[in-house]
Amino acid sequence: MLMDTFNDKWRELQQHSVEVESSHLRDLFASDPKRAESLSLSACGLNLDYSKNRITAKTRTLLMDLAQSAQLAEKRDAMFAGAPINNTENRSVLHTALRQQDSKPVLVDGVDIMPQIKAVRLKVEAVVNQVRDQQWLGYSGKCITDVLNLGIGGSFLGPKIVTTSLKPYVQGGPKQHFVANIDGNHLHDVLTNLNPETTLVLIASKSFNTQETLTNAESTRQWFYDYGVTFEQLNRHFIAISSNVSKAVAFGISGDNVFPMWDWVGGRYSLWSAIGMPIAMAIGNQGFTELLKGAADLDQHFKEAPFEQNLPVLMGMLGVWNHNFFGCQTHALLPYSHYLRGFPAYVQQMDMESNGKSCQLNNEIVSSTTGPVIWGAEGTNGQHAFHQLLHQGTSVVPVDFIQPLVAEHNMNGHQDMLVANCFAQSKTLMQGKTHQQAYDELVASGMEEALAKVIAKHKAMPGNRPSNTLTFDRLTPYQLGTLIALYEHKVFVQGVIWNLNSFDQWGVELGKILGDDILSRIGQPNSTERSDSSTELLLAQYRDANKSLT
Ligand SMILES: O=P(O)(O)OC[C@H]1O[C@](O)(CO)[C@@H](O)[C@@H]1O
Repeated sequence: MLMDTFNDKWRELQQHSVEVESSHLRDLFASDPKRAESLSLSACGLNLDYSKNRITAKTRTLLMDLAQSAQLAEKRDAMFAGAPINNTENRSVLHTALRQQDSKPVLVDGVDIMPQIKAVRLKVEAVVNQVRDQQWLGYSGKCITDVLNLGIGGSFLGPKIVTTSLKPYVQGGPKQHFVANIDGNHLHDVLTNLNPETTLVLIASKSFNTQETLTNAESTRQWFYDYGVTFEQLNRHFIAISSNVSKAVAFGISGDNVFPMWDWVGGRYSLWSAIGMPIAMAIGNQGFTELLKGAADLDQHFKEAPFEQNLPVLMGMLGVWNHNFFGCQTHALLPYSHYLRGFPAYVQQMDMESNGKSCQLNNEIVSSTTGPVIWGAEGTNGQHAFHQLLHQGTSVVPVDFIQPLVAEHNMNGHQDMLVANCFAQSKTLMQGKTHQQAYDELVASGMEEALAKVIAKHKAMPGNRPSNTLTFDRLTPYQLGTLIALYEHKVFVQGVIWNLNSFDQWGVELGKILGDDILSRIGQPNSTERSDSSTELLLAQYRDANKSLT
């Protein structure tokens, strides 16, 4: 990082934000009829309209200068080249190699990882074909009708949201079920509707050490035993995807059924690996290949496009602009697509586990704020829930509207209305309504002037609220691949600006350790060990409630 230049650019942006603050978005649009043309771009089938951000052409230049001074290009190239940029774990970060379309060597510690990637992909394809072609038989000779996927976090969200998003492409394979939570209600409910003779279980856990996944796996194994299935027969019903192959084998899964992943793939970036097997089982190998191709094309775009025409760079830097220079603490993703309803939760993990950090790569505590809270839900449902706050609340929430343009159904009129709502929301956020406009409307409707003055205060909307609109023709496997890779690289860009290691997640560890401590105390009310008084109170309530239930 060129620290002095970076600080100079940061200060320039601070000064510039004061200038920008004085203009309202509706005036910027009124004064430049070509604003959307100059502040939008298309690549890999994605169209980004970022004109409804509080920016001018100068802002874009300054933001790109800031990115240059943070050595974004150098850091991006280092990631793609396999440098150990995950410095606290001394690991490379190479989810991009998993979708690379050619066999050009990618080296980790001097070893080309492409042959391993290819070998595992072929093995995945073979199993997927066997299951989909009904050649993989369960212990009693029946074919597989259901796949139970056990995993959590990155070993769950990717496969789950991709299969949900690509529902129109889900055909011919077994039904997919996903259970992540330790809450036994979920596993219980799912198992109740499954038949062990025809169920295949995929245990997805990079570490094979995660409480939720292992407990769900053990309970599922017991479910098979309860039906009289033997240990040897389980081989027809359990597959693991893990970098801890020996632990998966110790669990009772035959080595042949363990699909390796590698420490250079982060959990939240792992759907491109064998972790994506449920996706391939659901949409077929061809569809999974197209998903990878979409992501690979976006990788290429990220590597090659000049910053000002680079989707992830622009989205990342606009996020920095809104977050650090306008104090927007949260960022909403609003897909106007039922199939993309899980996408905000997916990006939430990817973004918040990557950039929700305070210690920088240089081991200093960061002086600016980092990772915004990512949240959101599908439109138009959100309009009848939280959009009130987006329009008139005291927090300004930048929004990414995501809109597939072509419907996957033929329900008359629905798509026009969906799209109209999406475009209207970004327009409303941008232009708002002045007190005068509200007042005039009320008086025109016959309201008495004094009352109109008061009510107009409640009806006025500030506008000037930033949003991006991302559109694309259809939500195909290819396009979804581009969309996911776009957000992955956006997160990378922001991590570079905040000088973070976006690829570790130490913040989740303490909770796991304390969870184990508390678990061990549940059955020991007489232990002399004492926790804080709140934890003791809660434990006592838990023990009491369960005593009275038994
Ligand atoms: O795949 P694993 O090792 O079971 O981990 C599951 C998830 O848990 C986390 O480590 C954090 O809780 C995530 O990063 C990861 O995706």
